[in-house]
Amino acid sequence: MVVHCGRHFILTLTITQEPTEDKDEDNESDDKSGSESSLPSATKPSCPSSSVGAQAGFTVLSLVYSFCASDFNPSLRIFDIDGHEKTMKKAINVINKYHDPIIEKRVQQWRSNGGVNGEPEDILDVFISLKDDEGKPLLTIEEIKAQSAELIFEVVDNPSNTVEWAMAEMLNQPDILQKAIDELDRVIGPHRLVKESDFPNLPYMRACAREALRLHPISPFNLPHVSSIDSTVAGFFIPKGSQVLVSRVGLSRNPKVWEDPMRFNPDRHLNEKNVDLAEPELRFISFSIGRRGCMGGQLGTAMTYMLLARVLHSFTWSLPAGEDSVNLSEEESSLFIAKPLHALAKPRLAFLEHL
Ligand code: HEM
Repeated sequence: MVVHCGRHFILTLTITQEPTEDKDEDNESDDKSGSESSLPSATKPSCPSSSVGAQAGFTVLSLVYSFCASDFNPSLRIFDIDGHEKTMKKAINVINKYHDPIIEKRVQQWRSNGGVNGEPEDILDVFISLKDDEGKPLLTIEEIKAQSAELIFEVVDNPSNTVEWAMAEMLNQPDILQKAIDELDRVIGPHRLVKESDFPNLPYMRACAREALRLHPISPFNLPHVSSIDSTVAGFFIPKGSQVLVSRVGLSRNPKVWEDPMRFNPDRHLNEKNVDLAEPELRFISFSIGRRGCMGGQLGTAMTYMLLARVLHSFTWSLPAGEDSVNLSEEESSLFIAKPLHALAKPRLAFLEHL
């Protein structure tokens, strides 16, 4: 069974000891993909179950983080030299095709009830029901659509990328893997699954997640920002209106800040006051800070911890036959792991065996 999470296959769960063959599933996905062939193949996740809409989302994400000449010289934009604008518009149209009817139907439901549709049950209800000071809808339907799409782009990849890298690094360092499993066994035991309330008691698991996020951020740079006033940072003058790109790897792999920075070493975080994914001192960028910082830090942290803790606690992990280590190379054009992680998982909690 192949479990997809984010952009890559993250786990090959082999319930028997034999590795499963995912070739057929890959083919199946190609068959199902239909119109996705219009998207650049380099941006397609190798995922059997991903929909055309999800693939368009990954296209958008890859372009957000990629180098684009007109970001640096806006007068070039009309030429669309790298073709990004065209590809982006195409991908956004695909996404809108899936999202718009859902959003429009929900707005219609709220409006047909005179603006009252009971208690908001999800984030879409919240967007629709927000009111300004005069009691009118705060967001237009176009703004709701944009907010909904942005939320999906922001959420989709960070936790899975972090956990995929954490697992890859830990499989290459069995002592670390074992230490995390020992902690989980000590705190949770064999008779139940990890719960959110366990996180405070799992500092080593949290340190593993934090270390993966430090060493393997999802993108080399933070999202572009524009300086709203003249400012001076570390002696460098940044005029108002400059586009500012902060290097995530420049911070997180800086040998002046991190000893032996390229080594995956969760222990380095155990002396922190609180081992967490958030990094308010910006020694690396996890959620960034300030007005444009991530609004989903707590949820993203919980998603990451839960995913990592449960895969570690619920399964015994090993490498596929014939492999003695995970290839930790990054993709040439991004920081994703170049060869999606495949590992074998054998259920280890007896009470789950009937599932
Ligand atoms: C481990 C998980 C996550 C990580 C590492 C992460 C990281 C980030 C980073 C680095 C930024 C850019 C901040 C900046 O531009 O300075 C960001 C922005 C954002 N994130 Fe997250 N994020 C995660 C999960 C989430 C979740 C779960 C949500 C929503 C529920 C979310 C919603 C957003 C939004 C809406 C923005 C844009 C904020 C803005 O531009 O004003 N993120 N995130």
